[in-house]
Amino acid sequence: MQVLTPHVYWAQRHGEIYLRVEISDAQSLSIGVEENILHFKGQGHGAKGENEYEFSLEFLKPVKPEVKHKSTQRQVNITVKKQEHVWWDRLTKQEKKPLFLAPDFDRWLDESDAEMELREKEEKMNKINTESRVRKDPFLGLKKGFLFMYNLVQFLGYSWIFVNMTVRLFILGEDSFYDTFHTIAEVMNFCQMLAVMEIINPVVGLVKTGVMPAFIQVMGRNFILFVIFGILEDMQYKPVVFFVFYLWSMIEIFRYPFYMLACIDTEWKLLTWLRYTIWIPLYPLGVLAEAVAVIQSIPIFDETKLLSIPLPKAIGTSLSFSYILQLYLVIMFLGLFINFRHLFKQRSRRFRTKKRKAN
Ligand SMILES: CCCCCCCCCCCCC[C@@H](O)CC(=O)SCCNC(=O)CCNC(=O)[C@H](O)C(C)(C)COP(=O)(O)OP(=O)(O)OC[C@H]1O[C@@H](n2cnc3c(N)ncnc32)[C@H](O)[C@@H]1OP(=O)(O)O
Repeated sequence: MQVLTPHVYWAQRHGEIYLRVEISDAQSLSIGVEENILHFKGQGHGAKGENEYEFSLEFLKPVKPEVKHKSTQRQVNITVKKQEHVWWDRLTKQEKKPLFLAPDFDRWLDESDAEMELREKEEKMNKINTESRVRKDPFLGLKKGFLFMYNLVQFLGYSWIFVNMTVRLFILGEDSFYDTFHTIAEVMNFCQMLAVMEIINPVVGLVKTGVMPAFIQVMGRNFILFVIFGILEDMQYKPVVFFVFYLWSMIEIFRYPFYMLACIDTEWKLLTWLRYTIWIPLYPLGVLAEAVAVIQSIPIFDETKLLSIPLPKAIGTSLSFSYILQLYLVIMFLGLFINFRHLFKQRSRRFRTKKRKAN
């Protein structure tokens, strides 16, 4: 039996090559890619009647070795995946087009149309994913709405704190250090009491993150705010209050808008970068400022005996709270290590995911 060449029609997309081989009732098909060359062999009814047909094509650029093919009554459809999602100027390595090869005008798109088709496919996939997410969780809208409002309130609170402290710093200079607590504490107390929600959110599944980092963060801050500053009036006039409050607010004016955008599936690259980068200097500085506050409060707790722990008469009168504070200083730096590592992981995950999406 003569070995003949069939009519072959081709089209491309950014990621695939489509070939349509005009052989009807094809049998004994042998189709494969070796060293970037497609080899085709098969029996059937083609341009020269019932015969064995074969052809080879060396592709212009690297393709994946796996070949998908499907025979119908009238033809054999072959799909080959490109190694790189790029547009090719032609199909074959050789410049001169083989005589048996022609464009498949049923599937032919030029580069811009193919890009548009790709975008439409991606939008359709995103829509399906969003719909399936909503179908999976009918309360998703309510949860996102609640989180959005929570973040908005925190953003407004911390923005007020940051702007208020900045304006007072410019107007009063160092004098603003001494009455920061009495100017800011009400709003700070409100924001930090509300921040307890950030321990509950991961527990009830409102956000996908660890409970421990949030517990350390919120409880660590509230210990400083409500115990060290809140109970000791002598601490409320110290400049360390200014530095602690300012360092806390500097991250929150970026973190909460970042979360607000996340609630509406939106992202601003600069805000993401700020949210996952400025904590690097701010976190150690914040813990350092808090440690200074704890150390400054120790002699006051010794003197006032506030929160001292009464001891049985046999042992002595009472255990000064300053011993607890000395232990707390160690816990603070453990908490700093845990949360620093957690935030570093979050940062790497976020920027690694973005890099993967960009490729
Ligand atoms: C008396 C008891 C004492 C207990 C021990 C105390 C030890 C004390 C140790 C030190 C205390 C803390 C000191 C602290 O005050 C120092 C400072 O704050 S200094 C200023 C700088 N600070 C910071 O930068 C920290 C800011 N805070 C945080 O980043 C978070 O609180 C933290 C828990 C540390 C990390 O947040 P999270 O784990 O949530 O990571 P992500 O932000 O990446 O979020 C993960 C995903 O969840 C989504 N998410 C989270 N929250 C929300 C929200 N409110 N709304 C919507 N979405 C949210 C987020 O979008 C991420 O989603 P995805 O994974 O899809 O990207």
